[in-house]
Amino acid sequence: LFSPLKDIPGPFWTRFTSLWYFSRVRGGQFEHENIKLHQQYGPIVRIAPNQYSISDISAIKTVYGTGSQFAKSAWYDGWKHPQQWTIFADRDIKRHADTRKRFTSLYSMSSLVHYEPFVDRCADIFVNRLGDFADSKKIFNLGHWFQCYAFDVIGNITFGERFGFLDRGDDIDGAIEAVHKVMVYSTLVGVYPEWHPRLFGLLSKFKWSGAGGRAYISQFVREKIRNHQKPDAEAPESLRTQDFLEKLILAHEKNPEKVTEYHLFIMGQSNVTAGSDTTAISLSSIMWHLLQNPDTLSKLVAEVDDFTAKGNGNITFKESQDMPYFQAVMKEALRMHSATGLPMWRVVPAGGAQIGDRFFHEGTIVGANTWVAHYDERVFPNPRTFQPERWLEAESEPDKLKEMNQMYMPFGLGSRTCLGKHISILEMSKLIPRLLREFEFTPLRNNWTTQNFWFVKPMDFEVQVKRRNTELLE
Ligand code: HEM
Repeated sequence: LFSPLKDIPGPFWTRFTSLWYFSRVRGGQFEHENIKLHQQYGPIVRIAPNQYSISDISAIKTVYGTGSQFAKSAWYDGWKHPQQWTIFADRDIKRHADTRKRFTSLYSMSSLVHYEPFVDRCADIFVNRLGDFADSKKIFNLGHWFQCYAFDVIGNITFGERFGFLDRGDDIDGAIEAVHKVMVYSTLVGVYPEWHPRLFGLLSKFKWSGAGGRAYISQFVREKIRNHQKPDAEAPESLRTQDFLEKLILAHEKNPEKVTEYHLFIMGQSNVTAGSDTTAISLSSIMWHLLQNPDTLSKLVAEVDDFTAKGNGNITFKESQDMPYFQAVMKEALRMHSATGLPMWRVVPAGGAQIGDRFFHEGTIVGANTWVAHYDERVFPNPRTFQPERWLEAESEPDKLKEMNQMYMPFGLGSRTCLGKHISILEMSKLIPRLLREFEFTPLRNNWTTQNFWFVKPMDFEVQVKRRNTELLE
């Protein structure tokens, strides 16, 4: 009530309590509410006492830009075991930078060639499964199958073996459900982080709870590490590529103090929780927007067919970089529906900070929501229209493109930007052209239901699929 920031607007109850934010997040639609709040109240909105959602380019640059000293807020504590730390949730800027340095090369562009055969294998199985659905004319949830694909690719890249979701089509051992429960628990408990240690201790004993889901995933990752097999020396070259764990085990054997056993564990765990649903959601977003926009779909199919006609067969990652329309479609789909949908909360560092035209004292919590940035009409006119062309047209206007890129943040920003970005782009680039080349999809509805517990998950992306007549292309 006596804060120098008391004139910053926001819903009435946010002056007194975090309950308002808690109940809105619990509703599972906060990305839309957050956009509306900024439309109603302007570029800075109070969300809870001492907590503000921001939306301006300059404010975003101050908080997340290079060299920023804004650490992640206590909301992220809910994303880890109370006595442990992980790369995603680490609030210690120095330790985080140190951990990240050790692992960057595993996720780099140049490492992608090692992972491409793993992705190809999973794409083969995925295409076979869709072939079965085409033959049986079965209606199926494409979002669920993208989850199976993304989990299996991550299993393959990280541990050298698929989890087997694509083979079975169901949630083996409840791992997908466990990740979902972790999302709900962590998202909500993070609003009251001081409750986390007490609740976690109690709830982790129950498999049905989010804390139990985390305990389950930890156990799962530990087992994978314990049972990890070295790649078969007799196997064909393409299948002998080193997975993540293999690379880390070698680094650990070489220098056990630099790459500890705990590092092996957190990287395994981060890949499973941060890398599966996010990629599946983004794949759904691309297909959903294509199916809702037949003209765009036809244009992209023409580009894919053109590549196929040139005799390129399955498009390689490198080739996909030369498909400008496909690149623009991916970019626009991730703008329209980003995988994460809550503000990425940070703490104002010692001494306070000037953000936009306001001074925020040390300890204030501020954050930008990707969805708010991506639906800012000053930067993205007609933000609700799926328009890949906006990215291509902006190429002739460098200032405009620069501004769009500054507001584009599906993979986060700055020092905490997504480590797995290249891997996920690899997964999407390999699968989407293949699907469009081989199948025609009919969606069952033109509105889908989503649920936002940090990840904005589509719940009912049901489709029917038909094999395309590709004879003319051969
Ligand atoms: C399209 C797919 C993906 C999207 C949209 C996405 C999005 C994000 C975002 C927004 C963040 C930053 C969150 C924040 O600041 O709070 C992040 C961080 C992270 N992501 Fe991703 N991600 C994707 C795929 C992946 C994959 C495939 C992996 C692993 C193989 C991965 C691993 C990570 C890790 C480890 C972090 C934490 C980085 C750090 O704090 O230094 N992500 N991701």
